[in-house]
Amino acid sequence: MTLVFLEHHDGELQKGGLGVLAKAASLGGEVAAVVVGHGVRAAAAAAGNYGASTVYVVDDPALEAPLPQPRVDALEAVVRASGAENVLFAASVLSADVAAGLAARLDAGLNWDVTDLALDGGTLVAKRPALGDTVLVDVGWTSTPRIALVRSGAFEAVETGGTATVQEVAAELRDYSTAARMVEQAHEQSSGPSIEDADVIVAGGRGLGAPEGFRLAEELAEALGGAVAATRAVVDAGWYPYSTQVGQTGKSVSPRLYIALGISGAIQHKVGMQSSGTIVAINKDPNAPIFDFADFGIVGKVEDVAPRLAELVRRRKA
Ligand SMILES: Cc1cc2nc3c(=O)[nH]c(=O)nc-3n(C[C@H](O)[C@H](O)[C@H](O)COP(=O)(O)OP(=O)(O)OC[C@H]3O[C@@H](n4cnc5c(N)ncnc54)[C@H](O)[C@@H]3O)c2cc1C
Repeated sequence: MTLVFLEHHDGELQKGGLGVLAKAASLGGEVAAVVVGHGVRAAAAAAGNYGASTVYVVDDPALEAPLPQPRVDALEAVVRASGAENVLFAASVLSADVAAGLAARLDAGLNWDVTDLALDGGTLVAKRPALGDTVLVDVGWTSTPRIALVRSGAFEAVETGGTATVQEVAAELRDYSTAARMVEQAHEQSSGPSIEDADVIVAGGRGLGAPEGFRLAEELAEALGGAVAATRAVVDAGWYPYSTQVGQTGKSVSPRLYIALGISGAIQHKVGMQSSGTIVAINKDPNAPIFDFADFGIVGKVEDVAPRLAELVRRRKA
C-alpha cells in the first residue's frame, strides 16, 4: 500500500501533495492519504477526488502548529497501523523535515528530489537528477517502507472523481515532540498565485531583453490570473527572483496553461514544465527548440505579441 502525506494551508489541501497522490493512484494498487493537523477532517475528505481510497486523519489541538516532530509521531502510527510499503511526500520545508524524521524513526531509506515514479515488477522505483543535474538516474530502496520526497510540482493534481473512507487515528505524541513551540508564522506577500499553485503561468526568458521586459510577462499573467516564472538564464542574470525559476535546478510546474515568452526551450528548462497542460511559445526564431514541444507556437517578437495577447484577454473578460 502507498501512503501519501498531504499538507494543508488554511483548511485547503495543497496541490503538491495532491499531485503526488494522483501520480501514485495512476500506478495502480491501493493508495491512501494522511492528513495531520487540527480541524482538518473536512479538508481531508477531498483526497478521495485525487485517487485515495482511504484517508487517515490525525486531528488534535497539539497538531495545530505546522511543526515536524509531532507529525513524525503521527505518521509513524499510521505507517505501522496501515502497513504502508511506500510513503510519499511532495517537497516543502515542512515535508522535508517530516520525511527525514520518519526515515530515522523507522530506520527506512529516503530518496529525495524525485522527479518521477514508476513500478518495476510491482516495486516502486524513482527518477532523480544526479551528477550536478546533468543526468537523470533510477533510484530504488533496499527495504520497506520506501520513503520518497518528490520535487515540488513534479506531478499534476489530476481529479479522479472518487471518494475516500475517512479513518481517524489517535495522536500519541512523545514528550520531546511537543517541546518546540511555534512563535510566529510569516507569509511572503504576493499579489497573485505562486508558480506551484497557479493554473496559468507566463514564463519569461532572455528574449524579454532586460529586467524591464518582464513587465510584458506580468501584464499577461495579470490578465490571465496567473503567475510569472523565469528561466535560469534570466535568474542568473538577476532579472527575476530565483523562487520563480522553472527547470532542472529550479521548480517543476504543471499548470493548465504555460506561456513561454522569449524562451529557447533548453532541455534543462523543458524538464521543469513539460507536464503542463497546454504549452504556448512566442519566439522570434522559427527554429527555436521550444517549438518542438509547444502545442501552439507564435513566431514573432514578444514585445509585439504579448501586449496584444494581454489586450485580447482583457477585452474578453470585460
Ligand atoms: C546543469 C544545468 C542546469 C540548468 N538548469 C536550468 C533550469 O533549472 N532552468 C532553466 O531554465 N535553465 C536551466 N539551465 C540553463 C539552460 O541550459 C538554458 O541556458 C536556459 O534555459 C536558457 O534560457 P532562455 O531560454 O531564457 O535563454 P536563451 O537560450 O538565450 O533563449 C532566448 C530565446 O529568446 C528568443 N528571443 C530573443 N529575442 C526575442 C524577442 N524579441 N522576441 C521573441 N523571442 C526572442 C531567442 O530566439 C531565443 O530562443 C541549466 C543548465 C545547466 C548546464
